[in-house]
Amino acid sequence: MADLVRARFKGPIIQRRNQIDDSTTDQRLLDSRGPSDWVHTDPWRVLRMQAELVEGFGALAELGPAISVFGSARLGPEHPSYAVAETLGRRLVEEGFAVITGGGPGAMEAANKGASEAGGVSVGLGIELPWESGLNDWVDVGVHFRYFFARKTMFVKYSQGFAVLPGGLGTLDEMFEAATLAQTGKITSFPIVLIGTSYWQGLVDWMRDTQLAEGTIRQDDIDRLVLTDDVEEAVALMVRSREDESS
Ligand SMILES: CC(C)=CCNc1ncnc2c1ncn2[C@@H]1O[C@H](COP(=O)(O)O)[C@@H](O)[C@H]1O
Repeated sequence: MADLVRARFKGPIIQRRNQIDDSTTDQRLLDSRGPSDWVHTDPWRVLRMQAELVEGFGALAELGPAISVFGSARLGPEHPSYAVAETLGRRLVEEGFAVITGGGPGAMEAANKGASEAGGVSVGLGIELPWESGLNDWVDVGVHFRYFFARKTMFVKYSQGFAVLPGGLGTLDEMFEAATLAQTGKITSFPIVLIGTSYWQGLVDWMRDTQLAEGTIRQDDIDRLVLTDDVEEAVALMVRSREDESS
């Protein structure tokens, strides 16, 4: 029989002879203050991404029916769409929806204010940006994200429809993400309502006159976008979609 060979078990791994490493994983974790550049490596980032998804799912899993409201971070209370967003937030709550926004200023703040003042669930999914902006004061359930893609997953997963007020690149990004997910069948029964016809009509006209005319999209892709100036019409569409889903 061979001489007894010293062995060390490290989790599922066995080490022998000159492969034995005499420190334990715990020891290395607790003892060392070595270089810290590993926190900037991709494997570490993957864990942080996972953590964001886990935290987001944990915070929102029991939210109940919700609508995401998007719109400009830059249009404050002096702009007419602020009041529209506030009314929309309130009316959605009155119809039994939670309201989810990006948690920032402008239209997001207005929708959160309307929802919170109406006694509903006012959610803000904030994003870390190069400038500090934090969550607006009307967010009653807030989750702060490092990664846009993790945050965007939450908007889609935990709401039953998108209401889109006038906005810039961020708003377009969110609206077209939903439109693309609907086009590719990743989400179904998911109303996308553009509120503010004078603001949005030009975009929809361009989609029809250029994209549809050139054959890069289909008529269905345009028809999925509902344009209105009427908050009640937007809310009614969300309610109808929820009823269709539950029947
Ligand atoms: C004053 C300023 C620019 C603050 C930015 N602070 C923000 N905080 C949270 N979400 C944001 C912010 N800026 C953009 N977004 C995201 O992008 C959309 C608005 O971008 P935009 O203003 O349309 O392009 C929002 O629906 C939101 O989800």
